[in-house]
Amino acid sequence: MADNAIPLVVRDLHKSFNDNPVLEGLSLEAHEGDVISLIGASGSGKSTFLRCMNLLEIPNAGDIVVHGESVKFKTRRGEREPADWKQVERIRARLSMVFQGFNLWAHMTLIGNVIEAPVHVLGKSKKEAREHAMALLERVGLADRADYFPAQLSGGQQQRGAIARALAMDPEVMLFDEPTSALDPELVGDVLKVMRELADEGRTMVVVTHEMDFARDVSSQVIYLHQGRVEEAGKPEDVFGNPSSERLKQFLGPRF
Ligand SMILES: Nc1ncnc2c1ncn2[C@@H]1O[C@H](COP(=O)(O)OP(=O)(O)OP(=O)(O)O)[C@@H](O)[C@H]1O
Repeated sequence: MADNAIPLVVRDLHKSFNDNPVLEGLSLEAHEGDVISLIGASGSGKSTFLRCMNLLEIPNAGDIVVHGESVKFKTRRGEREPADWKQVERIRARLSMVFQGFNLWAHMTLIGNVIEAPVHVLGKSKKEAREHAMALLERVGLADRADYFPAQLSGGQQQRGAIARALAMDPEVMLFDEPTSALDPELVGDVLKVMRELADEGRTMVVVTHEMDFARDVSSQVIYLHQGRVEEAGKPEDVFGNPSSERLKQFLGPRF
């Protein structure tokens, strides 16, 4: 399939911090409607891999192609950097990210958070952005909280608000960086439910997660990372049901 028909292609990414290699040649292809879960032990490079995809970290080598548009890089004083920051802004809008720590702007109401980028990045009118935002807040179960500030919301509500904010950009791929790991256990379910619904609707998603049930039940592909490399990857029924790597078996434990 040609790259321009695929929402996200990542090829042979490498990333080091202070000469310490963290990603050593990682690739993935997220096709329309795919849910790709990245799993692995703490420090295996999952978040760094995800952050490289939308250029919150700049990979030292490798390609990122969003529906056929390749991210352009240049080298300055021996360091690789994006050649075009306007392109980076565009790519970030097409691959919107939901973070572990919610990251809503504290000085804005929930609906203010949701309309901010559609108005200022996509150039939508406030009226249109508000209508879309209200529909999205309804969808994540927060229509009655639109005028609350983040501090007045629970962690789970903030995270669902952050998902609405990411959806407001109508992204081609949604990137989730451990979206439930900062939540109290009783709040995790509501956030996972919203994510399952997005997957059922055919949203293309890449998810860094420690929620193994979610990875097993919702993913089209699971990638298990170990020390910045793919140790095992495949369909969830194979990765969970019949893992070949001893390390992965140990990681999954007796429950799988
Ligand atoms: N900005 C940074 N500067 C230096 N080292 C970093 C930086 N970000 C990540 N690292 C290192 O890169 C390695 C991979 O980190 P990363 O956060 O990608 O792992 P992870 O698999 O997402 O872990 P966790 O499940 O604990 O979030 C770790 O050893 C980490 O210390």
